[in-house]
Amino acid sequence: MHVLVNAATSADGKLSSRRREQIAISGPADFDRVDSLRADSDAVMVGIGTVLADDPHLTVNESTSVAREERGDPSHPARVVADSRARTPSDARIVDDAATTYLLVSEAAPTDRIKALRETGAEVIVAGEERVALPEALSELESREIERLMVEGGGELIFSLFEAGLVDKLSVFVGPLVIGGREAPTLADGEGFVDGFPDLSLESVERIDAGVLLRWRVRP
Ligand SMILES: NC(=O)C1=CN([C@@H]2O[C@H](COP(=O)(O)OP(=O)(O)OC[C@H]3O[C@@H](n4cnc5c(N)ncnc54)[C@H](OP(=O)(O)O)[C@@H]3O)[C@@H](O)[C@H]2O)C=CC1
Ligand SMILES: Nc1nc(O)c(N)c(N[C@@H]2O[C@H](COP(=O)(O)O)[C@@H](O)[C@H]2O)n1
Repeated sequence: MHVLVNAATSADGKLSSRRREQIAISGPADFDRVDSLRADSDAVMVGIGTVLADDPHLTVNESTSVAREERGDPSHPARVVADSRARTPSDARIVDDAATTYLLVSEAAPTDRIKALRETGAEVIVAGEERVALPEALSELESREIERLMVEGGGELIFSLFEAGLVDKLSVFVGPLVIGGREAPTLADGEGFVDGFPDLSLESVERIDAGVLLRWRVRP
């Protein structure tokens, strides 16, 4: 599986404010680029923190969806949520019928929540005891023919993917604003590294909208 992490940060590296409300950091051209990345992916993944904060849909635009259908792909990529305790609300946009949704949960997820989420039509995949075991969960996705996985965030999930050595590429749009706040989410949160920092190789730098797009490859 190929894993691409794509996110937008403020100039000071924040994904959002301390209120964890969605902030449009990208401009129109960058959002178009994100649409293309989604279109070229088999699935788009977020953590439950992002679902609860943003209620994202993670679909592609109408014209992009038509292009996917013309090449024989589903209208939209599948959606994936890392959600150890099955906290995804049953009325969340991510479990509507626009696209296939995989909910990655752990063995600690309450059975009534799993049942409720299965009733939305989502497929629940159990991996890990307390928290979603990402290597195992991604292998399960791969067995469902998900080869190109795009991860949009948030910072907790992105950190864990780096920690598990599962990220191949990282693209970050850095927008023209400062958000600040020690409690505001950053690109990679979690416990943080103290050594063994993931080693990146810069592939390109491009001006987009009023910001800059950095594309990195993760060295094995
Ligand atoms: N600017 C941008 O590009 C983006 C911004 N955002 C912003 O980011 C914020 C949300 O980020 P954040 O709070 O970090 O939440 P995340 O979306 O990263 O979700 C984190 C949660 O995922 C669950 N999870 C399950 N398994 C794992 C695992 N193995 N490793 C890590 N997490 C796991 C955990 O909850 P549990 O234990 O219950 O499973 C964890 O708390 C919002 O403010 C949102 O607006 C989000 C995406 C993109
Ligand atoms: N690339 C990017 N730029 C920003 O400025 C953003 N705020 C985000 N947020 C991500 O997009 C999700 C919303 O997707 P839908 O429009 O609902 O499909 C949001 O949840 C973040 O993951 N991304």
